[in-house]
Amino acid sequence: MLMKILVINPGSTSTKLAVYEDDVLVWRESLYHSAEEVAGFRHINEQYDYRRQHVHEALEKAGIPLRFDAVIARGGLLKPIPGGVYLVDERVKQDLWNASMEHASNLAAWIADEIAQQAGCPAYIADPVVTDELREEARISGVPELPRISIFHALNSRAVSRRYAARIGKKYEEMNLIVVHLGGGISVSAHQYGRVVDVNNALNGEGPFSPERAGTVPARQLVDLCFSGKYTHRELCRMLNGRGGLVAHLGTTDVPTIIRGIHAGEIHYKRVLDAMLYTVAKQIGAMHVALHCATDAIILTGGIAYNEYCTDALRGWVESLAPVEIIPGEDEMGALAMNALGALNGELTVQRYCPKQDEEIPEK
Ligand SMILES: Nc1ncnc2c1ncn2[C@@H]1O[C@H](COP(=O)(O)OP(=O)(O)OP(=O)(O)O)[C@@H](O)[C@H]1O
Ligand SMILES: CCCC(=O)O
Repeated sequence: MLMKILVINPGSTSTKLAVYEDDVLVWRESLYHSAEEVAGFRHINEQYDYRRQHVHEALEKAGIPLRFDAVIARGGLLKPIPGGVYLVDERVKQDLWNASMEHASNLAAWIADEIAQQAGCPAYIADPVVTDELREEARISGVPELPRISIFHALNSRAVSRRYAARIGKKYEEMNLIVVHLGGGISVSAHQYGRVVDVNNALNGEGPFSPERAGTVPARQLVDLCFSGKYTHRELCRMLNGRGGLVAHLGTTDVPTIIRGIHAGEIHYKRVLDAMLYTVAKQIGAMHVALHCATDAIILTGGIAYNEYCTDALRGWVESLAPVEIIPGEDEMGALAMNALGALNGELTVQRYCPKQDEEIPEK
């Protein structure tokens, strides 16, 4: 019998929905939430009822009854945990509700759980952005109070790795891969035999700069800026995430627009885009070392990987390290569905959320 799986993926401006029967996509819908519509909400949690109702309405309109074998949602900003499939339980929901960072994906498990309860099936999340499999050496920074944190495009990075491994007749768990997710944020992850042993924190001030994020910046100058009195805490955070990177230099996050500018002779556009790609290439070099310089392939993925100017530039910097493979775009919905299917047919272990941080801090 075919397994029916509902996939829910809320982003800042949309909620993506899909229904799969086994591995076949049978329905897909993106619900857009305009800036005006969400402007009245002061905190992402306030959008729960609004988003939930939109999901129910879309399913009803499409004539899809609430009968599923599983509901799977994008994992939000939980505490650090290893990758894989997790059952949505009260602990997951509470940590998402109380997450220190706001992100639309924090609502996903809540909506999934509500629908799963009505459907009488399990709700899962898989490979959340907080997936943390760092090797011990990678956790320690030069300031003891500032340990490194793993936040990256875990879902798509792992999915494209598995896809690439299958294509060449190997197992993901037998390979050393560097995955470069080139989206609004950029993460460069080192996958050593199936474990992501190092990666830049792609959400908060580490690694390459990206269309909307600052990446690593000169630390001392940042401290001076913080105390200059010119900016509020919120403004400085936005400088790192949201208003940093390409948009800070060029006023746009849109790479095709920048490429058109370069073709039209805009020297500054070229200087900034080339600089961004240079920071990506340097991060690839660092991850090559994290894999003991034994990288089997470097995979370029995400929206920017559609663009030849960018992929050619990266090839130019790093192709002597390992073969460069291009798998543009992302398929988070398909990756989530495959995780749910694997959980249902027993190929993947369903884990319970039990962050290491909680084990280390005994409850009073
Ligand atoms: N065909 C294309 N050619 C070049 N760049 C593109 C193309 N399509 C999208 N992009 C660029 O890709 C970036 C967005 O990528 P993507 O859609 O993978 O990211 P996102 O989902 O918005 O963010 P993230 O991946 O960080 O979660 C933008 O900078 C966009 O301009
Ligand atoms: C790095 C986490 C995913 C995102 O870019 O929002």
